[in-house]
Amino acid sequence: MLAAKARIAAANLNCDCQSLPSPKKSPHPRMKVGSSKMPSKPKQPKADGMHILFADDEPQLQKLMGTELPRMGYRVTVCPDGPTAVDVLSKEPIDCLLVDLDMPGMSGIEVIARAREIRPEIEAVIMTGNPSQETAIEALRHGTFDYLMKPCRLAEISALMGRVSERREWNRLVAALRHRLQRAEGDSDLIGENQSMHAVRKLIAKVAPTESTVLIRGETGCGKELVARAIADESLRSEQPFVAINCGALPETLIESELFGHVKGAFTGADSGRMGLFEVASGGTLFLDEVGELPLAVQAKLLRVLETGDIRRLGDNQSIKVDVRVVCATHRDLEKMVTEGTFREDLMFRINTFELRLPALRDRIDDLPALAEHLLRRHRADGTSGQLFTEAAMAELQSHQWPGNVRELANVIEHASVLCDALPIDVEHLPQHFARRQLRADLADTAPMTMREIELRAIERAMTRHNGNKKAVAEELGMSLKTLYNKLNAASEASEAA
Ligand SMILES: Nc1ncnc2c1ncn2[C@@H]1O[C@H](COP(=O)(O)OP(=O)(O)OP(=O)(O)O)[C@@H](O)[C@H]1O
Repeated sequence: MLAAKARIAAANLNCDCQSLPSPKKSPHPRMKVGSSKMPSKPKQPKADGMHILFADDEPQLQKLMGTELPRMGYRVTVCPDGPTAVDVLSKEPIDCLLVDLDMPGMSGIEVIARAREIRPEIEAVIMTGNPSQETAIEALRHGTFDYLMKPCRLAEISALMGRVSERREWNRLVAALRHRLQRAEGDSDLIGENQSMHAVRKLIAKVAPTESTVLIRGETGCGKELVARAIADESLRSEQPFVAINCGALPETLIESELFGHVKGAFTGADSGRMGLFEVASGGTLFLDEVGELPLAVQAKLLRVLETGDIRRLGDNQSIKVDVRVVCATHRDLEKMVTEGTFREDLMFRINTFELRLPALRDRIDDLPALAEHLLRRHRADGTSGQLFTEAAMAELQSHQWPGNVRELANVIEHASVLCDALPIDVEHLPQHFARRQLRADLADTAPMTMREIELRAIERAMTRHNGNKKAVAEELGMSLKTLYNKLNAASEASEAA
């Protein structure tokens, strides 16, 4: 494969240097060898301003490239040998190396190897007048972008540098998308010191390095996808794609093509062929969330893929081999579904080679403070130190039943974070049903209370929430500061008299 790529590159670039158009008279002085100083009036560099280090021991080529690369819109530093190039690399942020293979003192491949230690993301192109298959393979083994045979034309160098520039743009785009994805998904830390979470972590560590299919069970929002990601991250496939699909979110007609892909014309509207997620996840992990929602026909196909490792795109009669580890999740009672005939028994046995049960949040409520703080930090730059929640707010959160589990908590925290200008988060920042719940709890107190007692309790709560700030308390309770003082005085007189 590498050799083939080298051969293609060699065939494409075997042309005559003598046919180079003689460089037009430069409108600016030539660049100094070994210097990155731009000519006095250079052409405006491209938007991405790629900085190329050109290293070759031929003085004529140094002069030529020192002039022509800036004309193509790049910044250039020209070096006469490998050691100078390495020195420049350690001082300047070079984006691309264009190096001769055979230079005295240090070969181009050695320069590339050193460059990778300094800037792993650097792109490199090797040039040589003495091509051999071995050197081509060696160059590609060092991750060079391409291989140029001397003599070659400027147009070819220009096209090649254009491709390098394009690749850099793709790399930046991928990095930006990764960043956005990470922000959307949140970090993959699995928070929780409750015993049940320790047990979950232990099981993850055991099963992750195997190739077993895993079935994660648990209520909605309790972290099944997070656990699936942890399994992928700790597996031998961690560098390969992790692809997740919610099987319940797509109509029956689409789910099959989403999973297995389709060929052009497979159904009305299939104007072109498309890869399915099994192919997209090739080499990596495919997470089938809500696997219990799969229609029976797709369940049969999934079973076939799991048993043979072959998929067939919709409308195709050719099979494609895929190497994908499947992790499934469900909040449904699959055994019951089997007895009801809505889930295949053979598929259930196939996907639960290893089963992992996640506890509901209410069953590990001692983890709530750590989870709440972790989720708050997703939204707050200022949320890293000091008190993040008042005691009253935390008590409210811990007494809730959390039917939507950690996802529900995440939503409550986001709501509170938006309403709260300065930390800590208090009860007033929680969604209204928390405040209503508190009122209901007050009214449900066993001992009967007078209106005055209820009022006094509301004042006490507000005083705690606002750390004794009477102005804020009066504002919250909708009374004047004077009325608040009167009520507080009356209360203290009453308690003294008692
Ligand atoms: N143990 C945990 N530590 C940190 N964050 C968690 C934890 N569990 C869940 N979360 C967060 O809660 C949210 C919901 O988690 P996730 O999507 O993994 O749940 P799920 O069980 O797959 O949900 P569903 O049943 O709806 O598919 C995510 O934002 C996730 O990051």
